[in-house]
Amino acid sequence: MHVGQTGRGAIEFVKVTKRFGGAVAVDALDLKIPAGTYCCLLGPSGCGKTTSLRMLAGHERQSSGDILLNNSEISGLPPARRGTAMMFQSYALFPHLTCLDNVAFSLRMRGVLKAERHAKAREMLRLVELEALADRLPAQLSGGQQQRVALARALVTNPAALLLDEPLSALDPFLRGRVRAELKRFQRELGITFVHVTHSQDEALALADLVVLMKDGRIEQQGTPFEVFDAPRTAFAARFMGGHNVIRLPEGLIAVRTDRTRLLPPGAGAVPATIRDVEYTGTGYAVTLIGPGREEWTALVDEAALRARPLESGQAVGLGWDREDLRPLAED
Ligand SMILES: Nc1ncnc2c1ncn2[C@@H]1O[C@H](COP(=O)(O)OP(=O)(O)OP(=O)(O)O)[C@@H](O)[C@H]1O
Repeated sequence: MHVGQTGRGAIEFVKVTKRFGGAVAVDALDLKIPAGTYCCLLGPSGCGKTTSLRMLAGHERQSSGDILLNNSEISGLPPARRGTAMMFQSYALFPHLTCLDNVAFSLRMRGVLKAERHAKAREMLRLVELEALADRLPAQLSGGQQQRVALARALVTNPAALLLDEPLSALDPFLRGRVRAELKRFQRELGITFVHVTHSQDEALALADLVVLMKDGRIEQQGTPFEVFDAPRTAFAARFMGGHNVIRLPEGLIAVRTDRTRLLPPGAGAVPATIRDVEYTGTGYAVTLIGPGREEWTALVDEAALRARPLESGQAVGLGWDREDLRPLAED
């Protein structure tokens, strides 16, 4: 038993493997997600994050291993009896049903009486601040509103864990930011576990309490957003999380954050480079650099520094950093 959990929805994958024919999609996954955690499964296309989520939801059966929710093995249960609810990439609302009936749908399937399921659905619409639009059809809602109805529909069964598969990818950038903030707020208010699959590191950094970075069906690195971003363990993690330069030094491979990479006079610093471009970013400048082995690096430079020492493409520089900003990497 786990002790001292206050939120709901503790999840555990114990040596979970999924094979499709001869191919291994998820490879002996061991993962503990504490109750009440916002967890993002992050990684490139094909790394196994959706398959992991689908196994948790019960839409896919693992080849071996155990999946536990609140310390109970759930692998034998159908999706509707697991205590999980899934929200899909497309909102997939029923077009001919009102918002209220969309939200109440799964309760109808479970035989809940009309008065009770409508009362519960209204409560969920209140949570997502759409009570006033209860009688509208999905086509009469904006994309962001449809997304909130989909969320209310997933939450109406009172799940211990909400599973979200790329929930923001269909939204335009403005809405994406807004819905993202709402997801975080709902998760905090409900105190349940959210498991959110994304290939966007920004999304994971903004939302997660626990970032799980996957590669080839395995966990490459996990931790708080700060831990995973600030101290990548491998070149893959450094490159995927972004914001780092991966540099080979005689003593080994290292990462250093682009905002901690200093441009020094030629001959100074640890490695030589040539400036390729200087781009204005609004808050400063992004200087792209080419290393002696054609490596591409970036240094973020603020306006004052650029004014003090103008930089131009073609210019030779040295790259330096403070010792505490250097992150040694394990070889991939
Ligand atoms: N039903 C299936 N049959 C055969 N292979 C599958 C099936 N589903 C997934 N795979 C394979 O398993 C691997 C992991 O797929 P998965 O969908 O979990 O990756 P993902 O990280 O979610 O990728 P994406 O971001 O593209 O959705 C991939 O190589 C994929 O081709």
